[in-house]
Amino acid sequence: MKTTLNTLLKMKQDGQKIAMLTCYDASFAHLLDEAGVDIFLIGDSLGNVIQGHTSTLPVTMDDMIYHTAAVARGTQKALVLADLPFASYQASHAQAYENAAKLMAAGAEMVKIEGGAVMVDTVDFLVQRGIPVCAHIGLQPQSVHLYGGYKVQGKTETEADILKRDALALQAAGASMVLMEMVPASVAKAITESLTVPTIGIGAGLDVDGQVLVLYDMLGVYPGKKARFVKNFMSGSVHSIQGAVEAYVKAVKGLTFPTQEHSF
Ligand SMILES: Nc1nc(=O)c2c([nH]1)NC[C@@H]1CN(c3ccc(C(=O)N[C@@H](CCC(=O)O)C(=O)O)cc3)CN21
Ligand SMILES: CC(C)C(=O)C(=O)O
Ligand SMILES: [Mg+2]
Repeated sequence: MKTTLNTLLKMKQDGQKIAMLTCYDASFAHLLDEAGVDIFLIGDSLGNVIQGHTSTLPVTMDDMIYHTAAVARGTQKALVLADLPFASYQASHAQAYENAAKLMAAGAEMVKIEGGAVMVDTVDFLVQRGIPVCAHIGLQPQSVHLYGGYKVQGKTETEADILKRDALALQAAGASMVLMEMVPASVAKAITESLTVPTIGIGAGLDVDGQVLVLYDMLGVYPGKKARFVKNFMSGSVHSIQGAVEAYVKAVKGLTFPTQEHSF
């Protein structure tokens, strides 16, 4: 059966964890669907893992449309979520709408935008016009040059309070999901408990409603530096990609991933 927003909401209410992975093409979409992955993220991390850039900033709308269309063609069950890339939504509400609409026309069922309080009005604008939005808070890789590196966010009490307030405001504006990247597990837990919409974590501990990893990280094929939150599932007794993805889904659903060594 096709995964919808209602499926995800029910999973949160039932305490069933959501397994999400990035996906960039039709063949992997088919494989991940068979393995039971609930959400496919066409992430702008494709800038790193597909294109070989050192950040996500060079990724264009045309790149995102191309990969979103490919994934959508290979998907039967999972919900298809696509990142709006750098500089495709920050300039104005009209810019955000036009580019979100292009991803939806390519086959996305929800779009993801990076930003906290500053994106509340944009979320409202898109949702009012029928486009489901996932808000990405905590570490926002499109802002790497502002942070001066990929660092844990929300470590001080003041920063944690801002994160909590932002999450509530984004939900109030209509966000269907909140993704938290590299935030202390205790902060992600508090936010997850305060929201009715599902939360997805990457480097955000175990007490969120779902997990996401970059596909090429969890398969161990990405040659770059591995973040603390990455686990290679293509190891031990697993000798196939299908097996590794099934092990990931099982670990997320069974609460055996992430552990403390993957959390902050
Ligand atoms: N392959 C890949 N995996 C990702 O998770 C990912 C991308 N690419 N591209 C876009 C962003 C960039 N991300 C990153 C990149 C590096 C770190 C990293 O090096 N983290 C270190 C430093 C922690 C610190 O200084 O506090 C770590 O040990 O986790 C984290 C997230 C997450 N996203
Ligand atoms: C790491 C996830 C959350 C992402 O935004 C991406 O893959 O681009
Ligand atoms: Mg991204």
